[in-house]
Amino acid sequence: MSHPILNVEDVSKSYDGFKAISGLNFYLFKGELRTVIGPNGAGKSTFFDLITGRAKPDVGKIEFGDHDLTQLNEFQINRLGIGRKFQTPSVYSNHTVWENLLLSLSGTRGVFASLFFKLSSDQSDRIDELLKLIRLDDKRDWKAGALAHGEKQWLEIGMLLASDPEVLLIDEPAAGMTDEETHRTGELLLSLAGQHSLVVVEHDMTFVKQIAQDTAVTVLHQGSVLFEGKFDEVQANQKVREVYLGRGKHEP
Ligand SMILES: Nc1ncnc2c1ncn2[C@@H]1O[C@H](COP(=O)(O)OP(=O)(O)OP(=O)(O)O)[C@@H](O)[C@H]1O
Repeated sequence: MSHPILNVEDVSKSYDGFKAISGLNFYLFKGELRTVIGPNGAGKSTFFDLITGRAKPDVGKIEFGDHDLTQLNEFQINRLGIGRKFQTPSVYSNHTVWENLLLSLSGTRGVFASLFFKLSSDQSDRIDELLKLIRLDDKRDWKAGALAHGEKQWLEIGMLLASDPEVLLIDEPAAGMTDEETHRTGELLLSLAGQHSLVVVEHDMTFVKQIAQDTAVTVLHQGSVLFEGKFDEVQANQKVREVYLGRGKHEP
């Protein structure tokens, strides 16, 4: 395989003496869809915080291509092509689905200016393409606030894609979704792999099984990688089973 596009090496991060991330090594390859699982408090959110510049490591390397991400701020890292989607959808509720995508496409122009500037045919085509991809074409004129929870999540993924990031970091996309919405979300993420590189943090093991068909799953525990492998190997691994033991429905 070629060089990883994202290199995280020997990274540690403590909060008040508590090691949230501890000697973490993680490599993401171009076009890969990587799933990250781990029990509560394993360090999954902190891991995303460190990549996106929301938090800085105490030690270790985080590189994206030739860029040393530890020296850049959140805005600069986002501009380089690393987009993050938080667990809770944040869309402009009073604007339509179409307008939400337009606002994301036009970046920093500002809400008011974005809605009144003249759209190029390329931009209009891109919005149409995104609407189809997230399957909200028939709801383009709906106010985003009127969408179902799952649809809001898809809209936000569409908004993230509008800036065409190379890497997408997606936090628990299936949380709070119906089974059908969850499955459709899996299909959407699978369709993005290849063109984008994705890291998906998730708790729902049915969903993990769906998206990690042939790809690697990383298990985080106490801030470092406990195990990495195919879904079946993760499920069969004794160390992983011990960590999840007694954790009920999230058990792998
Ligand atoms: N900003 C912070 N200040 C203090 N402690 C923090 C901070 N961020 C994370 N932590 C601590 O670091 C540990 C790892 O937290 P993190 O949120 O990264 O885990 P997680 O795997 O995302 O958990 P969950 O699945 O519950 O979201 C936790 O013990 C948490 O309390």
